[in-house]
Amino acid sequence: MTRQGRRPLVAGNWKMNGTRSSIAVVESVRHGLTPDLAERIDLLICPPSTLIASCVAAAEGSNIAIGGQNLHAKPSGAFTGSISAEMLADLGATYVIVGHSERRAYHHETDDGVHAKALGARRAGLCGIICVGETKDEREEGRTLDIVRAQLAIGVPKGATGVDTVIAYEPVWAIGTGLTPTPADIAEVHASLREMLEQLVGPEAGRIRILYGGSVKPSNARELMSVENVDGALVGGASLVAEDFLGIAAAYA
Ligand SMILES: O=C(CO)COP(=O)(O)O
Repeated sequence: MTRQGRRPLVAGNWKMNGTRSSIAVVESVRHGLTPDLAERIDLLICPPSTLIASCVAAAEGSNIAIGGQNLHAKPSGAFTGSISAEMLADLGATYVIVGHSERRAYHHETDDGVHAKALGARRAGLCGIICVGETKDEREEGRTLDIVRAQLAIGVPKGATGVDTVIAYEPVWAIGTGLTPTPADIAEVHASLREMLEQLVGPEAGRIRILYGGSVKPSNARELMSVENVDGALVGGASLVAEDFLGIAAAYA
């Protein structure tokens, strides 16, 4: 199911969940991953930053990558409580989520801020997962495509490549609610995002993966992952349970 050479990516976002005992989830995913699946897809787990180093150790030698959930755009400085891309990379992280809707909503992140963070990720050699998505009101007003295209146009840095950039379409109203858009709705948004990416970065757009996120579960993963232009999943709640996360990855088995 590799699409035009794009390797599927199944990514877990643990959000503000997990203590040291949660390392067992990484170990279980590692042990449960069949060699066949490991060969065909990329797996990523983004734990809270307190657990990045131990998750990196638990995943060492496997094809499970570890990423951050957020970063400060600057490499260092007087920014109490913040973490830079360089710090994440120093711990062994290789990805970082940028502009998740929870950060946009609760930490007032703007599209310009997302752009600056995506540049920060690239500077440190991390792959930035740039999140876009409409709210329930925006969807009901028929503004979905305008919203996500604007978020993409501002957020994605010039010269973005398939190596340093992943896009995640996460409708805000689908996150943690058990609701998902129809496959046709997802296909429409992903096609529009890919077309926008082509305008922004030219032919390289074909190498940039676009994930779907929002209430992805083992029970709906196969249907969602088979939608045109969906190159994987960004999973919240279900990524906290190894069996469920593996069940989602199994959509590619
Ligand atoms: O926000 C998400 C991943 O970043 C999606 O969360 P859920 O899978 O819990 O809906």
